[in-house]
Formats: sequence, structure tokens, C-alpha cells
Amino acid sequence: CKRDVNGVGMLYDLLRSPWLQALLKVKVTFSCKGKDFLEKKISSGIATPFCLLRTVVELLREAPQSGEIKELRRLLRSPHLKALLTAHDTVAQKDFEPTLPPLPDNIPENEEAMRIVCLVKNKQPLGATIKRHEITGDITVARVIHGGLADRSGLLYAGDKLVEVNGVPVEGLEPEQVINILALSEGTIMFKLIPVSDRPVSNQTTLYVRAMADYWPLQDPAIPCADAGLPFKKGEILQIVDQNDAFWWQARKVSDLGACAGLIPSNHLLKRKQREFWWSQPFQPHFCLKSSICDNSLPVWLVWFLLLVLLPLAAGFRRSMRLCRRKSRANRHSCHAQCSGSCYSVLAAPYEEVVRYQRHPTDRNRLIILVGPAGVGVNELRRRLITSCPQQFRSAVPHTTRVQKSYEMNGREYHYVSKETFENMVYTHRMLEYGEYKGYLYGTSVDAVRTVLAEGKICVIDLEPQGIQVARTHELKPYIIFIKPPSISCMRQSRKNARIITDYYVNIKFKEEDLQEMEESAKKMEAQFGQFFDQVIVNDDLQEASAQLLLAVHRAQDEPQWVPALWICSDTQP
Ligand SMILES: Nc1ncnc2c1ncn2[C@@H]1O[C@H](COP(=O)(O)OP(=O)(O)OP(=O)(O)O)[C@@H](O)[C@H]1O
Repeated sequence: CKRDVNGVGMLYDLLRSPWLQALLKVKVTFSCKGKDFLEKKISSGIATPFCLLRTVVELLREAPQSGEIKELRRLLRSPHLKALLTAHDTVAQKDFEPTLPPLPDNIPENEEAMRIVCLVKNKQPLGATIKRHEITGDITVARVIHGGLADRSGLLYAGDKLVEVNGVPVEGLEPEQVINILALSEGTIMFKLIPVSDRPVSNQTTLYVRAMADYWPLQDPAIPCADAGLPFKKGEILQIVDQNDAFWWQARKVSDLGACAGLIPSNHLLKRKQREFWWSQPFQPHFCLKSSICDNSLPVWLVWFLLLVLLPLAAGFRRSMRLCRRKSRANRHSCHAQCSGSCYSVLAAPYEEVVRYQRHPTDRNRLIILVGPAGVGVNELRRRLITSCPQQFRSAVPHTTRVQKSYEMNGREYHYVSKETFENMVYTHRMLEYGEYKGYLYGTSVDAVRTVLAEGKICVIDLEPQGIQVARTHELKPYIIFIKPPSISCMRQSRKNARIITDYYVNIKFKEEDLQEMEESAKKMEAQFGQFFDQVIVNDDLQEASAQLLLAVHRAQDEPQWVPALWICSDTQP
């Protein structure tokens, strides 16, 4: 048939197609051999889809083994399909475990207003807290923890009034007694309750914050339920999922978003506690971390004593402050004047709102700040990073009031400025840090950092931790890396041949007390400023630490990071 006017050719092709023939063969085999068998099973009530699947697989085994039959057998025998059908059968047969008790007969007349909720308690906590209503004395559900058992059931809501728990009326009971009943119950717990009339509509958006302090619920007598608390450490990023309660929020750690939420004190509550703690302390002058190195003869604004003396060839590499610090400690100078406004104060915000930020390739690079105790190797790591790729990495050229030497060039080793100009830069907040050495002022300015960034390079500076707050601006978006010493026993090994630069011409070996001092200083820094560290690198093996630093610096520029929301939401805010 040349012209397939009536579709005869198409029908012919269809009937000759191998797949249709294979299907018909299955059908024939199935009708002859399997029909009786299946009918028997169906009539005996055990022809569940899973049984049918097994039977079909059996039949297919006996059928002629064409490609299609093999394929069908493979599909029917796959574990996913088997699991799906088993789950289907379990649900269809209502084969639930454990069996729930029958509803009580004596349901009151106003049954409309009453709800009976059965929850099966496993090893997880119930995920709800209760309280006594101040006016009515009723026991009500205070809160339902997000992701907990009660929340997942969708049957309990904050504000529901408890009438009975496991058949025991709760009227007149203290919340602790009700909790006791719940704690002693195993398996199914039955609540009889009056649902809250106007369920709060949750229209809150999820908020992310950086914890600026540690929190241990088990040590907090004020928490409504310590077991429901979420412990966290400063610097951890939390996802706030519920702020309905003015005092107790619900949160998860972003490192474990699959977990059930926990209670954390609200911003308001923490601030109140901080204020109470602050006022309960006897008056003490506020000492900075670096107070012991302050010189009384210096003006108040020079409480942060910093030495900046460059290595001859590499601009911006500060000399060790070790010798000077030791001398100052021996003299026990104290700075009892005011601390700089940038010191972390106990009254600072307990949480900092953060957002995920990915630097756009055309944006300026983020400033890299290295922080660490004296002698830990901050300069060594920074020097290695810069020399590994000077076209990409640069340090900021510091300012000084000392006289320029014959071999130096203005803007290369230092920017040489008058004392008045330097002081003016300090007063106008253009210095990230500054200090005095042998009567001259030294400092790293924001302008010097800007210059490097404007060249499209990555600016790497080291900073005393007190300077972190000043540098944390929308413009610089610093990524802060803490260089941490390893254990003293490790340092004894790795620092065997290392030298501390104590003075311009004197290099000495690390002594045991140097290592101890380094460890102590690192602990203090972490305790006071750990919340600002984006990354911690332990400098044990120098090669390894250098490689980690390089990786971290690239990650800071190219991968999304949590940064203060203020840096992103506003162009005018710090
Ligand atoms: N991981 C390490 N293993 C061995 N030696 C190291 C290591 N890290 C640094 N050093 C050496 O320790 C000495 C002190 O390092 P560096 O000068 O970089 O310290 P720093 O943190 O900048 O302290 P300071 O501010 O006091 O100068 C240097 O001789 C350096 O080469």
C-alpha cells in the first residue's frame, strides 16, 4: 500500500512491533498461569499490591526472557518500588504502631470546645512547655518548640488549656506536677484540652544572628525549661524561628538546621540581664586587655600601645612588641582612664543580625585582618602570603611621625607626617590602630587600606584585637582570621629553632614563659573577641598554616559568608 490513506500500514506496523507482541505474550502467560492463582489470593484478601508484585515477578521469571521482560523484572524487583508498595500496604491496612487507645465514652456535652490529642512519646522530649495562667490559674501550653514532637503532630498550640493528662485532671495542680505526670508516662500520652480561641498567626520572617556571648541553659535558673534550651558559643550563627515570646525566642544553629529548635534568651532579656549584672558589680576601673602596656605619661587616647617599626624591605611589617610589653608589665602600669569606645562592652548587643554575603567579582576585595598573640607567627604568615603573590596581596603602608631615613621613600616604608597631622587623623577616626614607640607615633590608617583595595589587590593587615570593631565597617567588610598557638608541647617542638624579634637588633630563642604567655594571651583574646573571628588557624606546622591562610583568604573573597546585616542593608551605616 503506497499511500496509507486509511492507516492500514500504521496498523500493520503496530501489530508487528516487538514491544506489542511482548506485551501480548505477558498477557497470555498471565491469563493462563496466573489468573487462578491471583484470583485465589484476591479472594483470600491477601492480594496486596506488594503480593501482586511478587507474583508478577514470579510469572515473569517463567516467561520467555526478552529484553522488555528483563527490564520489567528489574524494575519490579528494585528496592525503591518494593519499599513504596510496602509503605502503601502498611498505610492501607492501617497497620500503625502502637495501637492508640479508644476515645473515652464520657465526652462532655460541650465536646465542640474540647479536643483529645494522643501523642506517642518516643525518646524525644515532647517539645512543648506549660505554664499557669496568672489570672485564671489554668494550666496552658506556653509554647510549642519548632520541629519538636508536639509541633510535628500539628495538634498542640500555645494557649491551649489542659484539662486532663492521661486521664488525670490537672485542675489545681502545679505545672511541675503536670510535668511529673508527663515524665512518668511512657508510650501514648492522651491530652484532653480546650483549644485556644484565637491561634496566633505566625507571620515572622526567619532571622539569622551571630551570638556575641556564650549561653549555657543548664546554668540559667531563669529559663522556663532547661532541657528545651539551646546552648551556644559566641560567634555561632543562629537561625531565629520564633520571637512570639518577648523573653524566650526559639532558634536553631545553622550548622544543624535539621535539629529541633531550642529556647534562647531574647535580645531584650539578655540586655536586661547584662544591665543587672553590670550594676551588681562593685565599681572598678575598666581595664583594657592591653592596659598593662599603657604608659601613664601618654595622653588618654593612646591607651593602646602599639609599636610599628618596619623590617627594612617589607613595608608594613611591624616589629615585635614583646620586649616593650615585658618592661611595661614589670613596671605594672595600668590604664585607669577610659577605654576606647571600640572595646567590647558587656552592654553591647548580645546578638548581631547577619546575612549571607557573596562578594561580586567586580566589588572591591574584602580586607583581611590577622589577629593573634605576640610571637604566634602573625607576621611570618602574612609575609609568606604576600611574598607568595605580591601582585595579588599587599599590606597597608603605615603612618609615622618619626623622621624619614636617607634610604627610605615617603609612601613606601611609611607615610611621614607631623605629630599634628597624626593626632588629627586619630581624632577624626582615620586610624585603625596607633601607638607610640620611642617618642614617635605609628599607626595604620583607613586611607592606607583603601589605597590597596582601590588598586584591586587584597589588603592583608595584622591588628591588635581592640582595633577589630573600628575596622568592621560596611566599606572594608573585613574577614578576621585568628592565628592560634598550638599546645605548649607542640610549640616546644615547632619553635625549637624559631627566634623572637625582641628589639631591632636582638633575636632570642623562645623560652618556656614565652610559650605560656602566648597560650594565656590567646585564651584571653578568644574569650574577649572570639565572636568576631571568621576563621581560626592553628599555627603549628608553618607550611600547613600558610596553606590554610591562602585558602581562607580566597574563600573570604569568593565564597558566601555571614556578615553583619548592616553592611549589606545600608550604604550609610557603619
Ligand atoms: N609555625 C611555626 N613554626 C616555627 N616557627 C614559627 C612558626 N610560626 C612563626 N614562627 C617563628 O616565630 C617567630 C615569631 O614569629 P612572628 O614574628 O611572625 O610573630 P608575631 O606573631 O608577628 O609576633 P610579634 O608581634 O611579637 O612580632 C619568627 O621567628 C617566626 O619565623
